[in-house]
Amino acid sequence: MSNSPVTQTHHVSESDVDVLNSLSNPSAKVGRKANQIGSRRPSMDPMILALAAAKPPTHNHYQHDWFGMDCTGSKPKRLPTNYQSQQKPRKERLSELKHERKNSRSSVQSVEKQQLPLEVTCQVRTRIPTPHGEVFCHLYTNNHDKKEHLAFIVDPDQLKREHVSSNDIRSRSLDGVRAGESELDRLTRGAYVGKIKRSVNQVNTASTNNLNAMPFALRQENQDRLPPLVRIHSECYTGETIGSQRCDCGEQLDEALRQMFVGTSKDHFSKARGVVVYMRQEGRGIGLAAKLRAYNLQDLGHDTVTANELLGFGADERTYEISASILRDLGLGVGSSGIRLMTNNPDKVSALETEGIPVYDRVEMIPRAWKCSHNDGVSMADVKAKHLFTNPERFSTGGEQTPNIASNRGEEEKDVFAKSLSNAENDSGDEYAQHVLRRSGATLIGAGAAHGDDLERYLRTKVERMGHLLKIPQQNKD
Ligand SMILES: Nc1nc2c(ncn2[C@@H]2O[C@H](COP(=O)(O)OP(=O)(O)OP(=O)(O)O)[C@@H](O)[C@H]2O)c(=O)[nH]1
Repeated sequence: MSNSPVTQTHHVSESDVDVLNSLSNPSAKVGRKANQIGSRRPSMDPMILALAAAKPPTHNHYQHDWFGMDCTGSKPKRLPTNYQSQQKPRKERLSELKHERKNSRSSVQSVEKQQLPLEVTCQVRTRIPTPHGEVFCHLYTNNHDKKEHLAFIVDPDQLKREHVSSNDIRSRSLDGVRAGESELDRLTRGAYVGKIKRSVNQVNTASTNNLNAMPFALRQENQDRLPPLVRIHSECYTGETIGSQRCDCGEQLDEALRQMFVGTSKDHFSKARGVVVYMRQEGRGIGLAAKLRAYNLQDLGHDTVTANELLGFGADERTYEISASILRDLGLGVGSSGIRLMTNNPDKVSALETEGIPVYDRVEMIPRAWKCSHNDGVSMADVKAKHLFTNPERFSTGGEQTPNIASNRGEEEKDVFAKSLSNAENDSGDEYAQHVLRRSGATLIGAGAAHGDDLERYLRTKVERMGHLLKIPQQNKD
């Protein structure tokens, strides 16, 4: 092409046209005039040639060595095409990405932490009847993430008392009196003792003149109860809305509440209390969209850990500072008798201990489907507890707060309990297990067991790759 300076490029010389024509239309005659440019339908587009000649970086990541010719001999020889990826191997890129994300997250977190010490505040509390009994739902805000985390408190004794006992699980930040608020404000945000009755006067809402953090008269009581059961539960939209059987989340939430009401030991009534801290950490902290992508990778044959890693995340991205602060706000931190943590996940235990929550004991969460396939089946204590649980009159604490799920269950199910009981002490509870816990497809609150191939794979991966402290039943091993 012409070597004319840029300012003169409007001038097209005949030789330019000849070169262009010979590239774009080899059959065109050489020697046309400058204004007789030939057909512009080339067998080889000069733009592509120009692109190729430009060498990398081109529009994709391969280096196209179009002009690899060996001209040393008499006849020029084309060199073997040399495709060389300019990209690092996928594994390296993902690990760099992961590293970058971690750094940026921890730097954001450390800046936040430096500026603002974590503070959680219970904004509102209300009573929610569930199939297992009445719980107090607490909504928390905090100054580290923009999420509303929840705490469900099972403490039936509180519902019938008009004073606060030192054993009660109550939120300090909720009970504290806020400047300028009225009695009605306190009532509507749930800062009352006992249970709201139709007549507002019957409810104790502390005096607004008293600005102490815990304005209610506190009665010291015997501390001879076991520490409360606590479950740190992570949000799982799919498990908790439609009963997804890719995971055991719906079932675990239900089982945690069930055990908190029923207790696990024989004299369970006085021990029925606990807290489910419901953390908005969908997908083990990677969010819903990424979890759904991970499910597609799982359908391609990857397990739950590898699927997360292929997306550039760790197997588990959760942290537990906020959960620990919520527990402290509920009086379960240092100085308390501690908690009995319901989990199979050793990371949860150590994370809470690092945060200063005394973990008195770990209570394992055996998947219901596995419970049924254990040789020892469901214990008789469980069957009895469930039976008592469905028979309100057997509750020594009286009627009002008694869970009454009998009305939600069919007659058939009640017969199963009756039969299980009539088979007396040597009954392993198999019937209960078969009829109630193995009811397929039901994972929502008050329902039965979840089982299926996807769930089985998920559970096994948690044990085999995430170090969960569970025993895979013999018959479920390959
Ligand atoms: N990334 C990812 N998250 C999942 C998957 N299946 C379930 N989850 C999420 O895992 C979280 C539930 O974990 P947890 O119930 O706290 O269970 P855990 O930490 O595994 O241990 P446990 O306390 O023993 O139950 C929820 O946020 C679910 O959305 C999955 O396949 N991939």
